[in-house]
Amino acid sequence: MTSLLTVRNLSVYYGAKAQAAERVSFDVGTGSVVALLGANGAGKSSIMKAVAGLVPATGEITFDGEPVQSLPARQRVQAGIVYVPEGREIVGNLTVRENLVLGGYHVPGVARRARIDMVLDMFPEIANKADGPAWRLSGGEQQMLAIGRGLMAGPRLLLLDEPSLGLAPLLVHRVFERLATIRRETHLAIVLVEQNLRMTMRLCDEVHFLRSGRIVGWRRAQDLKGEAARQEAIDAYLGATASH
Ligand SMILES: Nc1ncnc2c1ncn2[C@@H]1O[C@H](COP(=O)(O)OP(=O)(O)OP(=O)(O)O)[C@@H](O)[C@H]1O
Repeated sequence: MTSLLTVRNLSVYYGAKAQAAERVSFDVGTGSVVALLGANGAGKSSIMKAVAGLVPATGEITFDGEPVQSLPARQRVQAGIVYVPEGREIVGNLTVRENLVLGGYHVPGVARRARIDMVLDMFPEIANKADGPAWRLSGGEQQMLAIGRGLMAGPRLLLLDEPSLGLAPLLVHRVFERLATIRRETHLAIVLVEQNLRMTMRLCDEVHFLRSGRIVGWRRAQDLKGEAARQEAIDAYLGATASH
């Protein structure tokens, strides 16, 4: 499989001292789903934000064969790297449709309308609320809108930060079901940050385990199918207190 994203020796700093990620390297193949798994504060969001160009970082980031580490975030979006933040961050006072327009602001009108239709087809839960204010959506629907807004930019790589955060189990299930459909239908590559290992396993091809800003282990998802194998990996890489 060809590599769409190559990250080499990525370090993320907040100020001179706080190092949120240290010499992290990983690849994401075209159409593949790679999960970053780790406890709170392990550096998962920082790595995704650094790939999206949203926080200062050193190291090499290559996307589709081109170095992107010197590009500002806006140009990375145009290249096809789209970050969907943790906590959803939709604009409550705008309608669902207007939130989608925001995600595709740089897309010409006709293509943008076609994409809105595509997103609403993909997420029927929000389609019949498209012209109402986004604050009326449930948590799971807001998450769907956030993912839909990310899709509006026409990404080739979606950086998804904890899509299950704050959702009841049934909604987590629905959001992951939709992600599986998107994956099947669009061949989009995804980097997924999650603490919910069981759901992550249903979607991803491989998992990188993170601890204190470093990648400490890597497994193929197919080798983590059984509960015992998952537990063994968690104990080995994340310590017994990690969530699964
Ligand atoms: N804007 C910031 N300024 C300073 N330090 C930060 C900032 N954002 C994150 N950090 C620190 O960087 C480290 C990694 O944080 P990060 O949010 O990347 O971890 P995470 O694995 O995504 O955690 P969580 O699962 O809780 O979201 C933490 O020590 C955190 O306190």
